[in-house]
Amino acid sequence: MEIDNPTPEELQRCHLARLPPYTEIDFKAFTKKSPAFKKIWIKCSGRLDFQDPETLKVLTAATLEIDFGLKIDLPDDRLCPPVPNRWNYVAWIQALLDTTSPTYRDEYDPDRKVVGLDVGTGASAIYALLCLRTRPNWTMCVTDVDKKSFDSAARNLALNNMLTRTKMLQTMETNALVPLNFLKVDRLDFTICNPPFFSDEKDMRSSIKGEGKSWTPNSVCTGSGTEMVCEGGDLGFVTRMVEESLLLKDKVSWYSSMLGKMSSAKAIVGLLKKHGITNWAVGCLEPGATTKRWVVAWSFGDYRPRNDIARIETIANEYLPFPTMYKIPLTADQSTESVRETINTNLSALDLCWSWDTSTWTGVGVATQNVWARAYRRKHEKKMKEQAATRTSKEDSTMDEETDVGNVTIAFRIRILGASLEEETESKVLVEWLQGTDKVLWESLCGAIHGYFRKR
Ligand SMILES: C[S@@+](CC[C@H](N)C(=O)[O-])C[C@H]1O[C@@H](n2cnc3c(N)ncnc32)[C@H](O)[C@@H]1O
Repeated sequence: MEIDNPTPEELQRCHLARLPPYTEIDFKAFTKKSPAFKKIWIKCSGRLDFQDPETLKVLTAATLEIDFGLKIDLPDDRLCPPVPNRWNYVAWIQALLDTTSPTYRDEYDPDRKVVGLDVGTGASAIYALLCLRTRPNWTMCVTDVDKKSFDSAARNLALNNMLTRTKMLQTMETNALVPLNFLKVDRLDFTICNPPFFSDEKDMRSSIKGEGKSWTPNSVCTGSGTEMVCEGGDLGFVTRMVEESLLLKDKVSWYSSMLGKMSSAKAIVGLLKKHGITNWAVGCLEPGATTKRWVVAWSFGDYRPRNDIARIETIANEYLPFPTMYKIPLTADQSTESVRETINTNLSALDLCWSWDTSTWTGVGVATQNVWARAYRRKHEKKMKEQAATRTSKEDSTMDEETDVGNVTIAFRIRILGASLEEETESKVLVEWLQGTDKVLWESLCGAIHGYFRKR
């Protein structure tokens, strides 16, 4: 069979779907790719004036064009979104979804259809543009209360041929923030939102001037009152979203929002915990030297996000969800081959669905209950022996060996790291929690797997 080489478009698509978050922007490289940016760069002798609205506009347009192939046209009196901050939020959401997929994949699945909602899309429709451009199988819903922003968002989506993949709704302050009925959608995979941060105009003006801070904000804010102010500020807005989510529950797989301050992120996590929500994720957006922002996402489902997505180190443990990763260090005398053998022998003997991928040194297990408990194992071994004794035909044997995993109580992945020569890491076993609600069961599983490697 002849395999076609990928076209430049296919390569570009593949590259965009896996773009990492920004750590910095190489402005010098931009001057070679954008004449408009080069003009500004020369004018300011290489010291960009982030307090100048025109500079911000040109920088945003150049970043979108160069890094994403997107066009943008913004009114002067509406927010000009800094791309690194917005992209890092989108990249975080993508990782959250990629690591909580029903297929237990830990990476982008180009065939997965995803529907998102951008609450308060703004004049740029920035989140919708970035999501749709980088993930061809995604579609978006977008809302806004402000007519001028809404019309401008429509223009920007049209400019990038994305209107057919977007459902737009101009909404009202009094309407729901996640208006599934008005949007005429049954469910969503995620919501994304940069809420108005301030509770009144005075608060907004003093924050923009940097009053009460030991530093001045690094960029000018071109946002209007409607964009930046709402009752209760970001905390009030996201509290409303949490309250709505208590009614909508798993009609949305992941609710999320950006928050301006760590204290607001902590307050939202406190609220989630108060309502008994145990599946959440906290991230920090800090692309380069820009203002730090926080992101919180929560779910009523039982797919567990990868540990590095759900937990950041810069916030106290009480605000973080339960760890979803457990590391088992290996000693020098434990070869990765023998470790693989130990894992496969022990897990294949249990009454669970276990599959091992030789090429990636990774296995996935799915169980309906605590099948590693001693009492369960004894019962299972006895049953297996009885079945083997009465087995009469080959068909019987095939049926007996299948494990029914209709009700998934826990799913997990085991990875042996340091097994291949390319990996410059010490050998260790990583156990990851993929699905389930019972953290005691998860801890018990980690203990059982660790036990396979303890010297007796
Ligand atoms: C801070 S701006 C964010 C704009 C854009 N998403 C961005 O990140 O640059 C907040 C947006 O939310 C909109 N908004 C305010 N209240 C809203 C509500 N109740 N429902 C939908 N959008 C709302 C504002 O009009 C504004 O466009």
